[in-house]
Amino acid sequence: MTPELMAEGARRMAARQARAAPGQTASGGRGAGFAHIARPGQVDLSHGRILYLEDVSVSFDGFKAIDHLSLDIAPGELRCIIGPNGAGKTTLMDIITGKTRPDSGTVYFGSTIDLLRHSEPEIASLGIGRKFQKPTVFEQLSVFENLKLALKTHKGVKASLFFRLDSGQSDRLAEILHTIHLADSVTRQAGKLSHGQKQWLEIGMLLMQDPRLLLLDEPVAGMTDEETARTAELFLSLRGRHSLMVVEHDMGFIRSIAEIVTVLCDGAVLAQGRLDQVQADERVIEVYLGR
Ligand SMILES: Nc1ncnc2c1ncn2[C@@H]1O[C@H](COP(=O)(O)OP(=O)(O)OP(=O)(O)O)[C@@H](O)[C@H]1O
Repeated sequence: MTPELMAEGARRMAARQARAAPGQTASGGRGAGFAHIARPGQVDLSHGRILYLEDVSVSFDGFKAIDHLSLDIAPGELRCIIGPNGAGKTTLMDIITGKTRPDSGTVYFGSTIDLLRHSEPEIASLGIGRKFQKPTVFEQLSVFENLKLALKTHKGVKASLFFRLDSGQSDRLAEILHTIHLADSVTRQAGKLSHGQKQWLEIGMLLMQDPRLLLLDEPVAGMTDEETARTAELFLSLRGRHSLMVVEHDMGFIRSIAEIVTVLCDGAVLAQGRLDQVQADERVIEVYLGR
């Protein structure tokens, strides 16, 4: 980040914090921690943002899929992103994860990591995990084996399956099994799980890598009502330790987890705020929620 950009970001942040309620950023997340010195490889949260996009645009064959989009997310925040088909929600996630390079704009992870300088695998190892809509677990392997494989061991698949977990790794795996509601299914073959359980297992695999930020694309599509309710519980339990960005069309689900909701339309932020605020916004009703 250039000194000018840093100074401008800090100035805007201070102004926003002065306006926001104590302990909250304008985006509704937790306040900034000051006097924090980031170590190499550590995400610097000293400006109270884990993710920061400014004036980002990308066009595909002349069509502006993302149009001067600015957005920031606070550490530990659970942000919901909604909007009509083609609004640019997936493209936004593609930009954050390095799959798509924007034509212009700024994308930072914390205050110091310029994501536009990193490749897709580097961004994943920096601590940004992404869950696509369709579950992708190893169907032939057990729940336990899937989670074990997800550890960052730098071993091949076979070696990863047979190495012994140390006590820290075992504790972590046990904790995640509990978190994802699969503690009773440790030895079950992943292919035999229900659709919702597979989704939870994949989220568990991401959690094994302890990501700072999780991007979740339509996580409850195809789930039963009960699975959807348990997924809401799961996400609420993850916020705080992780930051989450959830793209979803299921408004019942959004209602059960929403803190701050961002409405995207035509590649830009149309509205942002508490769910009741955006639901009452005439522009949002017009383009997305209907009358
Ligand atoms: N690689 C691409 N090439 C051309 N056009 C693209 C590409 N990726 C996205 N688009 C277009 O950009 C726009 C935004 O697409 P995007 O998939 O991000 O929307 P979305 O909000 O995720 O929609 P949905 O809710 O249907 O998933 C769409 O009009 C889409 O057709």
